[in-house]
This record gives sequence, structure tokens and C-alpha cells, in this order.
Amino acid sequence: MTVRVGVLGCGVVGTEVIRLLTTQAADLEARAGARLELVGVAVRSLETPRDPVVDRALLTTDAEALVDRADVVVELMGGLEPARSLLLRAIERGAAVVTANKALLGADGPTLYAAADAAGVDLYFEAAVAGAIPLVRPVRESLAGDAVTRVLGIVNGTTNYVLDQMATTGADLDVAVKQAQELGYAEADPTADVAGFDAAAKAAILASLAFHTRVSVDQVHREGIGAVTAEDVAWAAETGYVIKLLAVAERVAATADHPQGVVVRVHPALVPSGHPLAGVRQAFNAVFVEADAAGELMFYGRGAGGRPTASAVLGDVVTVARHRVRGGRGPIESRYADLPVLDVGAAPTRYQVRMRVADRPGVLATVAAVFAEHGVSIEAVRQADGDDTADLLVVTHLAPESALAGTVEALGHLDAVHGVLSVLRVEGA
Ligand SMILES: NC(=O)C1=CN([C@@H]2O[C@H](COP(=O)(O)OP(=O)(O)OC[C@H]3O[C@@H](n4cnc5c(N)ncnc54)[C@H](OP(=O)(O)O)[C@@H]3O)[C@@H](O)[C@H]2O)C=CC1
Ligand SMILES: N[C@@H](CC=O)C(=O)O
Repeated sequence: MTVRVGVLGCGVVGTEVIRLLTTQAADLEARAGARLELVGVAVRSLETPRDPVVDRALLTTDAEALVDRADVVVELMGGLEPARSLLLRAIERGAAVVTANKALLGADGPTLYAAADAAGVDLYFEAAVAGAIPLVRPVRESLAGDAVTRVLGIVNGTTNYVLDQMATTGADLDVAVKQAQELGYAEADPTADVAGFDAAAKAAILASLAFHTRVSVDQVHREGIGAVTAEDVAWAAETGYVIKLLAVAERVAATADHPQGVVVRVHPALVPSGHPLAGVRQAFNAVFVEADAAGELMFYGRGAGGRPTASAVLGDVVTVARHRVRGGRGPIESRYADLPVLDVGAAPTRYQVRMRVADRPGVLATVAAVFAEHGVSIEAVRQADGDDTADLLVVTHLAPESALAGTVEALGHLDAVHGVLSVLRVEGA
């Protein structure tokens, strides 16, 4: 039996998928139970130089025609359109689809899930979250018998690489982003990485699977790393922390202010240097999943780059090909719980507030009083003296976002406070 595979996109990931399909053909055939025949590769331009592994005779700019003659469509173009229309076309024709396109799934996954359900075809997307790391399948399938309470981790390789470079070599953000682009980690527009859009899309996908609830990227609280300075990174190190861009999705209990729901957020956070996430270097990703019965699980590996991502894509291709050969289908989207997606304020967090203050007696007491007035309890204070000013660092106990925002505003009105320099959440302590 032959399964016809059409690949849409021949960039960083597409090229490596083609390399594996070509060089591992015999093994893949044995595992899938069918020959995986690459019938075409859709690209934007036929003029672009390609890796020699790509047979130029297979290249086409007519992606629709390619979709119409494939049993399995592998979408590695990225972006919303024409990727969405091509995938819907493939699904309507009864082809199985595999995609790494988190931007599309995060923005409009439900349209694709519904179409795949209606057509009775497979929709697989392991590569869309955390590159090579098997994470979608464990959350979607292995934990289907458990109740996930929290997902927390590093899901963007580019920003982890950038923050790691800033911490270890003192590189500027722009220089490190350029290096990440050259290494094939960054999205076509690296703003998607730096501003946290990519991590937010992945967080939305993970939250939807983990909590059986539809979460779209617009419902994810998002802060990128664009405002993280070399000084923030140095201060973090000085005080025993590392700055990481974290994605957190959690189930929160009902309170007088809100019902039980889900909060999903992406933001830079201080992680204690002894925490396993602090040791995640370069473009690696790591994700903790906490579930009622399983307890804490940790997933770690290469979260970006052509070859690692191609591994996850090929895993999906072999799976859907097996279904073609032996019958059966992968899991369908489960959203029975339909929990409300709550504002970020519903998830209490600890904060580190760094401010420049006048170096004179009584300032500490004045500052502490402002925290107390807003109901924010202080866990630790540290002061670094300058000539006539000092940098004061306050780490809080768990506090609601709204109380912290009120505190920061009031601090800004104190004569003794010359400026609030940074407010960072603290996670994993
Ligand atoms: N890079 C990574 O580490 C990872 C990427 N992903 C995801 O994988 C997907 C691909 O990423 P990546 O390989 O980095 O992207 P690239 O930008 O390197 O490649 C995109 C490819 O798609 C083709 N393409 C784009 N638009 C069209 C179009 N309208 N019609 C036909 N072909 C088109 C391009 O053609 P041409 O070559 O002619 O320009 C190019 O070959 C994205 O969804 C990305 O988010 C997921 C995990 C990791
Ligand atoms: N740009 C992404 C690529 C993988 O998803 C990242 O840096 O993680």
C-alpha cells in the first residue's frame, strides 16, 4: 500500500521533514505499514535555492492541486492564510492532516477540530507545541484519565535562547534574537517570539487540551521579553533567580469574585536558580504538568529548530498513515468541561518589585506601609546602597494582580521613591 504525502512549505522545518521522509523511507514504510510517497512540495517561489535533498521536480506553487492528490497533507507554511483554507480543503476531501502551525491552531483551532470531526479524519499537531518534545500526545491521550490542574513551563525556544545569552554572555536582546533567527529557531517574524505571541498560542493549545475547554490565543494574558533589560537579568542573578519566559495554564477554584475557571498567561518571571526550569538553557523547552492522580510530570527537550521539529512531524505522519492502513482514528477534540477563561487577576502570584529610593532613615517603613495598606504581604526585602539613593527589592507573598497594581501606583506617588524600576512575577519558589 502507498500513502501519498503532500508537504506544504519547504523552509526550516519542511526541508528537514523531506530529509527524513527521503533518507528514512525504508524504516518509515516498515513502521507505518505503507510506503510514504512524497508526491509534492508546495512553496511560494520556485526560484529560491533549496537544500539538495529536495527534488526540485516535486516543487509546485499550486498548493491546492497538491492538496487534492494527497492522502496526508503536512502543513509547514505557517501563518493563518492560505494555511487554514488548504487544511480545510484537505479535510473536506478526506485527507489526514498534520500541522506544526501553532499560530493557526491558537487562533482558530476549533474550526479545524470541528471540520476534522465532521469529516472523520485525523488532525495531528504534536510539532505545534514544544518542538520535538512529546507533549500534545501525553496531555491529550495519556492523561485523558486524570484531571490536570496546572501546566507551567518554557515553550518558546527563541526567547529562552535570548534570555540565556543575555544571562551568560551579556549579549543585547537584538543580537541574541538575530542569532536565534540564524539558528532556525525564530518565527518568520521574530516579533511573534519576542512579544510572546508564539508562547501564547502554544499555551492556548495546551490549556484547551488539558482542561477540555476552548481557549483561544486572545484569551491568554501575554507579556513578552521586549522590556527585559540587562540590568533586570543582572539583578535576578544577584538575588538568586533566573529570568524565563513562562507559559502558565491553571485551573482556579471559585471565589466570591469569580466562578471556577481557567487562567492562561505568558510573561517573563523570576525562577529560583535551583529550580529545574532555571537550568533549561539555549533553545530547549521544559514543561511541568500537574495532575490530580499523576502528580507532577516534567517534559524536556529541543523546542525549536528544523530537525527536532521534523521528528515530531514525522511521528504524526507515521501515526496517521497507520490509521490509513489499519483503520481507526486519533482522538477528537474534547471540550465538554467548557470552563470560563478568567482574567489573569484570578491567579494570585508572588512578585518582586525593584525600586530606586532615597537613602535615608524611615524610607523602608514608609514603603512597607504602602504594601500593607493594599493587603500585600512582604516576604523579603533587600537593599543595595548607592550614594544618596538605594535600590530596594521587595519580594511579596502570594498577592492578587489588582492589589499589586494598586501598590505600585501608590509607591510611584511617594517622595522617597524615585522610580519603580521593574515588577516581575516570581514562579516556582
Ligand atoms: N522553525 C521552528 O523551529 C519551528 C516552526 N514551527 C512551525 O512550523 C511552520 C513552518 O515553520 P518554518 O519552517 O520555520 O518556516 P519557514 O518560513 O522557514 O518556511 C515556510 C515555508 O512555507 C512556504 N510558504 C509560505 N507561504 C506560502 C504560500 N502562501 N504558499 C506556498 N508556500 C508557502 C515558504 O515558501 P518559500 O520557501 O518559497 O518562501 C517556505 O518554504 C510554522 O507554522 C512554524 O510556526 C513549529 C515548531 C518549530
Ligand atoms: N519560534 C518557535 C519555534 C518553535 O515553535 C520557538 O522559538 O520556540
